[in-house]
Amino acid sequence: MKTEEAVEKAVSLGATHIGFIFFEKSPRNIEPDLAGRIAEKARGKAKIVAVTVDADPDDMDDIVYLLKPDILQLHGHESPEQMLTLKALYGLPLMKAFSIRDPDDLKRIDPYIGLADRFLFDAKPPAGSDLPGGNGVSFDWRLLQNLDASVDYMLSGGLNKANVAQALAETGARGLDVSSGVESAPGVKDLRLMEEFFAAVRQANGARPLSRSAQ
Ligand SMILES: O=C(O)c1ccccc1NCC(=O)[C@H](O)[C@H](O)COP(=O)(O)O
Repeated sequence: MKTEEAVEKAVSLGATHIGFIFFEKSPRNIEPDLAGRIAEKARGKAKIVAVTVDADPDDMDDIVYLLKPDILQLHGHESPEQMLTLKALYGLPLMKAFSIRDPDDLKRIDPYIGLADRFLFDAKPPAGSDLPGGNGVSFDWRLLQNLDASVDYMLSGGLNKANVAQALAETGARGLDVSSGVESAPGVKDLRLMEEFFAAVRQANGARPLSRSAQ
């Protein structure tokens, strides 16, 4: 999220998590002080998520100090040891992202079980992309069907109003994370697309309780 308007819309639609991207190459990159101000529109109503990629310790300090996130999303190659350090430093829940293409990719989560409070499964970036996330591409969701049911995760990667019902049917995911699918251009959230996405999720879920995020 980069604007108050988008945050307010997501909260009003029932988003449970609001993400802020701290990655310079991203069209969604936001300065921590601005993110902190915008996040006030969501504080106490949705979890505020700081999305970082192998962040430099000083940058992470600034982000935590200025944004005051509820959750740190780690979207790089953060090691289990680094996760322990982050946990000790900030005492925040950690969501560790993994990019998935093949069954073996899911084995990489093993050393993180018990360290990550939640996982986020995303697609691998397409060739030529500078972004580890936010590429608007999906992976084969059926790969998650063999995952141990105790693994708590959010599903992300290329979700949109047209495919979210299928994603839910194939995975039973308890959390969804959408970005490009609710944008009119990279980094520009579209309020109408947000409405349509949430409507599609509600329709697919029926009475099932929702847990979603938007970044
Ligand atoms: O969204 C970005 O620009 C981004 C950049 C660097 C690291 C992570 C990033 N996004 C993280 C997310 O959790 C996205 O919401 C997720 O990858 C889904 O994106 P999309 O496929 O565009 O829906």
